[in-house]
Amino acid sequence: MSLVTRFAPSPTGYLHVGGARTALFSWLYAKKKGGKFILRIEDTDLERSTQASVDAILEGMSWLGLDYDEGPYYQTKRFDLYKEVVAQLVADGKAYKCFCTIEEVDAMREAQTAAGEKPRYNGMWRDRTDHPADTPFVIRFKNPQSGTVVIDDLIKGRIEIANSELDDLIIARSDGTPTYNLTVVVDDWKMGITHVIRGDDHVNNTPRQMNILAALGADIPKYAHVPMILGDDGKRLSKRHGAVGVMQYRDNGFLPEALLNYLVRLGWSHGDQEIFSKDELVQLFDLDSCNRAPSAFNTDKLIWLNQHYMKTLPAEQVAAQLQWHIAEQKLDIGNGPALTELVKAQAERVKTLKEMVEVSRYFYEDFSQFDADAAKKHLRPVALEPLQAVAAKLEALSDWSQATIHDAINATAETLGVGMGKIGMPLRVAVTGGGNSPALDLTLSLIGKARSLARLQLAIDFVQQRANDSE
Ligand SMILES: Nc1ncnc2c1ncn2[C@@H]1O[C@H](COP(=O)(O)OP(=O)(O)OP(=O)(O)O)[C@@H](O)[C@H]1O
Repeated sequence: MSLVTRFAPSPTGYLHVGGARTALFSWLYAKKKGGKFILRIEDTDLERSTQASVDAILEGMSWLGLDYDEGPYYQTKRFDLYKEVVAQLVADGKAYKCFCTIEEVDAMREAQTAAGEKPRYNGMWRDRTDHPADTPFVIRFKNPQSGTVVIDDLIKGRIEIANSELDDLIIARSDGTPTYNLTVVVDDWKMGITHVIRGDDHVNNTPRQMNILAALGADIPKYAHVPMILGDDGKRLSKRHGAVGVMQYRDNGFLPEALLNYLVRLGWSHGDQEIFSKDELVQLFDLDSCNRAPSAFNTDKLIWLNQHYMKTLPAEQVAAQLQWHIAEQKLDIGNGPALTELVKAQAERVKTLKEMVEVSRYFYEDFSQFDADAAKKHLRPVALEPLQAVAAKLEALSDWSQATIHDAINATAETLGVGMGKIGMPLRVAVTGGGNSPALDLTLSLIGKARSLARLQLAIDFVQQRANDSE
């Protein structure tokens, strides 16, 4: 039988990094084993589920490249199936109607707490047949009363829970709607899930779900509970608890390759290797090497990986992600170098794609003012002659290439008998407006001849004005 995994988020917010890593582990495991990865949207909490959250989850998965072989399935579209299964369990004597009122259940709990016992449903309707007419009821699963449930968890190892610890769980509410554990069980069964890889916040649900699966005569999947990703405060990241959505990382300028590599390493290792391509991960990933302890987020490491991928991925791939930031910052790329050229020029110099666009405006937009500090330092009267001389040399170039520009700048320094610094910095401030840019020959070649010369003229006028003012 082929292996089937699933990711089953509830659409009550965006896809956050905790959920994304769990999705990634399920995806990787399926790919590695040549199996199937299913996306199932657990949207039965009608009050908290929204279409916007579904869209956000799909967007996050797509941005990370976590494609699914089946789905998305929506639990709200499967209510008939759940009802059938509940009815079958009742018919088989494996579940029963419970007519307890809320007050009765509360009283039961209070008495147990007062007696120092763990509060739990005491099974009072489990074997009764004197069912009242016209009285609301819930359906409870007849949990076995003896024996133990053993989870041979693929990450956590063996976990044993005594059935005496588990009470008879409600599987359908008084309005007939199925509860969480029932829907999960029915779907895992009907979708042929062989490996349930999920966060260890679900570990308490597992014995109950295994008991229901057994009652249905279903195959019990293997379980792998992955540890949680924690926030700065040591609490698990969750939508309700300040987690950052995956798409926020896109907005902040991270590459999906960097985030994926970061997330996988946060809970899994292969020797001391840090960098993994997706293909390599599919080859190497295994549940055996997953951490058992929770992990906390470390932004510096993510930045380091982002820089690595900006520099080493094909420029076209980085440029495709850069496009979004260009649009966001409303730059017209028709007005300057191709994005692949921009990536090659700036990748070494920035931490994120967002920063890459921020420091690259001068390639696409003219400016009317120079950065005040840079101008104060470098556009001084002594810069007038070098600027005029280099402008003349550049203007004379018929071929505007990095090499010819380089030679023109060197020749100017030689003719004037000055060091490169005397020309380089004023020229940089002149053509970029500020004091930081890639190598000058590259920068000028990307800015273009006409635009470089116009900016040089602007700087010459500025310096002249300054010289006049100080006279
Ligand atoms: N901080 C986390 N670290 C690792 N996995 C997580 C984390 N939070 C959730 N998961 C896992 O992600 C999957 C989807 O979870 P779900 O959509 O319920 O997210 P959630 O953040 O737990 O939601 P909620 O905020 O409603 O509790 C589950 O397998 C869950 O165990």
